[in-house]
Amino acid sequence: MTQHDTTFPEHFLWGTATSAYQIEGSPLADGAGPSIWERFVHTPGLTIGGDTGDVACDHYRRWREDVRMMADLGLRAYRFSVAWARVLPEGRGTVNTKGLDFYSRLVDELLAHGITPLTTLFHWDLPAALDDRGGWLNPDIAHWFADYADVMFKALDGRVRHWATLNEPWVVTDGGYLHGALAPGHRSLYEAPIATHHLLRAHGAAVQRYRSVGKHQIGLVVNLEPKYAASDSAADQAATRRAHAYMNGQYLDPVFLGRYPEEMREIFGAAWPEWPAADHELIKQKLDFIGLNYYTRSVTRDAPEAWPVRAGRVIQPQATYTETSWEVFPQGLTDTLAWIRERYANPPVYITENGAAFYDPPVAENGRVADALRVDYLRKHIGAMHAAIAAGSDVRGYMAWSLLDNFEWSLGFAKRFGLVHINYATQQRTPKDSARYYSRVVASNGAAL
Ligand SMILES: OC[C@@H]1[C@@H](O)[C@H](O)[C@@H](O)c2nc(CNc3ccccc3)cn21
Repeated sequence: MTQHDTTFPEHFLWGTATSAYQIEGSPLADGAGPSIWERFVHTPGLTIGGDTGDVACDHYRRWREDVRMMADLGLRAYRFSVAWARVLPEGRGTVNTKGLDFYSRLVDELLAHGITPLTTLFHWDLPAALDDRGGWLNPDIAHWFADYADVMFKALDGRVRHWATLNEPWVVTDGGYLHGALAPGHRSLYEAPIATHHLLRAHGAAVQRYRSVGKHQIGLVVNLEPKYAASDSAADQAATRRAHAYMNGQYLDPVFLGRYPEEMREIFGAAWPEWPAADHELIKQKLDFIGLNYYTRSVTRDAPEAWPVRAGRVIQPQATYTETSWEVFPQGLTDTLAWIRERYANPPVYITENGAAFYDPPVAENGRVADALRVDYLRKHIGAMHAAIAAGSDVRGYMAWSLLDNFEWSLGFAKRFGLVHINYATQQRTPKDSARYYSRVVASNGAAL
C-alpha cells in the first residue's frame, strides 16, 4: 500500500460483528424455542463433521468476558443478532422474559464499556414453530416479524440506536429455498421468489412499525458481490447482467426503487410471480442506512448448466483465495460502494461484515496467532473503503467479520473468520495478530493502516 492519509471521518464507527446462532450456544436455555438451525444441524449429514451450535463459543454464558475483551481491544461498536426464538419461543405470542433479558443485559454491558450496539433482528435462525406454519413461504410472516420487531424496539430502542431488520435475504433465499445448502434446506425454483418477496415484505413491515415506535435508525443488511464479465462476448455480458440482478439488484431495487430487476423474469421464467402494487409500497419504506456485507467479487461467464441464473464464476489464477474459495479483491468493495452511491442516491452505509477465513497457524507458545493473511485482508479492504469515502460515499462504520472464530453454518467449525481464536475444547479466547492490528487501526481512526 502506498502511504497516504487514510484518516476516517470523525465518529466513524469501528467494530466487529457476530450472529446469535454462530456464537451463543445454549440454544434451548431459559425457555428458548428451537430454530430451524437447531433442527438442521441435528439432521445427520447437513453440516461438516456433524458440527452444531449447541455450544459454539459459549457466548450465552461468557458474554461479560467477551464484552470485556472487546473493550480491552478498544473496539467502539459491536454488531450482534437476536435469536428470535429466545425472545418468542413460538415465534409469536408469549414473550420469554429470560430470553429478552439476555439481550438487555448484553446491551447494558456494551454501553457500560462505551461500545455502540448494532442489533440485527434476524440472522437466519427462524423459529422452528414458524417454519411449521410455512416460515418465509407464508405471507403472514410479515406481521409475525413486525410483531417480534415491535417487542425488541419497545424493550431496547434508545439503548440500541442502530437496528437492522434482516441479514442477507439473498442467502436465506438462495441457500434455504433454491439450492438447499442452508436451513430449512428446500430446493425449489418456485419457492425461492416467494421467500424473497415475503422476506422483503417482512422487512418493510418492521421498518413501518419502527417509524411508529422507534426514535433512531433502521436499515437492511445485504451481501453484495460485484460481477465483472469474463469477456466482451454477448453471452458473458448477458450472464453478468443476470448474476448482478440476481444477487445485488434483487434486494436493493425493490427497497429503493420499488421494483424488481427485469432480469428476474428471465431467470425464473414462469416461476416468477407478479406481485400487487401494495406489496411494493410496503417494501419501499425509507431506510436510514444500508448494511453492506462485502467479501469478494465474481468474474462471471455464461454457464448454461448453472441453473437457474446460467452464470458461472471464473477462477483468477494470479489471485489469493480464502478458505471459503473467495477471491481476495479489495477493489470490489470500492466499486460496490460506488454502485450504491450512484444507483441509490448515496445513502448512508455501514460495512456490517468484511473478513476472511484463512488457515490460521496454531496458538504459539508465546500466545500469538500470526494470521498475516487476515491482517493483509483487513488492511487492503479498509483502504478500499477509504477510497470510496474519498470518492464521495457516505460510509459511517466498519464491522470486521468476525469478533470470534465461530460456527460457519453448514461448514461447521472448520472455517475460522475470527480476529480472536477460539479453542473449542477449553473455550479459551486468544486475540490474533489481526485483533492487535485492528486495535491500532481503531485507536488511530484509520491513520495506522
Ligand atoms: O461466511 C462468513 C459470513 C457468515 O459467517 C455470516 O453469518 C453471514 O452473514 C455471511 N455472509 C457472507 C457473504 N455471503 C455469502 C455468500 C455465499 C454463501 C454464504 C454467504 C459471509 N458471511
